[in-house]
Amino acid sequence: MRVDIISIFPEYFAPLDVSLVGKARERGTLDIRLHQLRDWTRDVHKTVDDTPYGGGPGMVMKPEIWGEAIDAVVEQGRPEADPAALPRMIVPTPSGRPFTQEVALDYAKEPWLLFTPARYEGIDSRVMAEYGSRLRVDEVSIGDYVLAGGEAAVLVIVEAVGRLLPGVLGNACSVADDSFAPGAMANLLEGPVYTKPPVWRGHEVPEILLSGHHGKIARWRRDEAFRRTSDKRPELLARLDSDALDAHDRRV
Ligand SMILES: Nc1cc(-c2ccc3cc[nH]c3c2)n[nH]1
Repeated sequence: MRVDIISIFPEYFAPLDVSLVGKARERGTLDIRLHQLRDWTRDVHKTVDDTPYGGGPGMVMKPEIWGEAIDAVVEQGRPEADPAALPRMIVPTPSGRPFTQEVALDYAKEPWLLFTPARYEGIDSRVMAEYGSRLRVDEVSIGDYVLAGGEAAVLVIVEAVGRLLPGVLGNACSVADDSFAPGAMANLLEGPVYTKPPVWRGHEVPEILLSGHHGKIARWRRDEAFRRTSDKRPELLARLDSDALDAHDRRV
């Protein structure tokens, strides 16, 4: 997967050099390219923002700069094998559609993602209009709170998507067991996890996990996931299909 990120703070993405995403880059599973938006400015101050039409607080990011940057990055990034290829453009914003595990799975199928994290009060809306007619443009929110810019959201999205790519997670089962992953544990929060020692400061590991009885262990884990989901995120249980609910109810 090719990932292009255009930002006025490319140094914000240093964390993408470490851990799972960093290793995926070393292996070539992820090809992440960072671009400094100011490289497309033409004034001595490298200005990327201006006052908002209609007044109001803050500044808005200029459309011309973004337009030249996106055009250049799309042109540079086109694979020789497929000159018509275009990226899926992802714009983090508090007003976007929620970024969920389902959206992460959808993005993980894409060969090319282009992230355009904004700062200030956002990007002139004509940029989304311009590219919405040429690319698939997704405005996404990573949560109902307001950040100072889109870069942290890009880090979240790239990690959530990157870990889904083939070979990135050491144990392929981990993705299948994710909270919100399709399948038996779909839409359930992870249950508690334990490792050695069997007793730590008087806290014992649940006996069932030491039993070696895999069927009972799987059942215990699912029941714990149900209990935790019911306690912390009861609204998620409404998403469960009736089979899953019946299967749980039959046991309790
Ligand atoms: N989910 C979420 C996204 C954002 C966000 C995204 C871009 C910008 C640009 C300036 N402030 C921003 C905030 N906040 N919260």
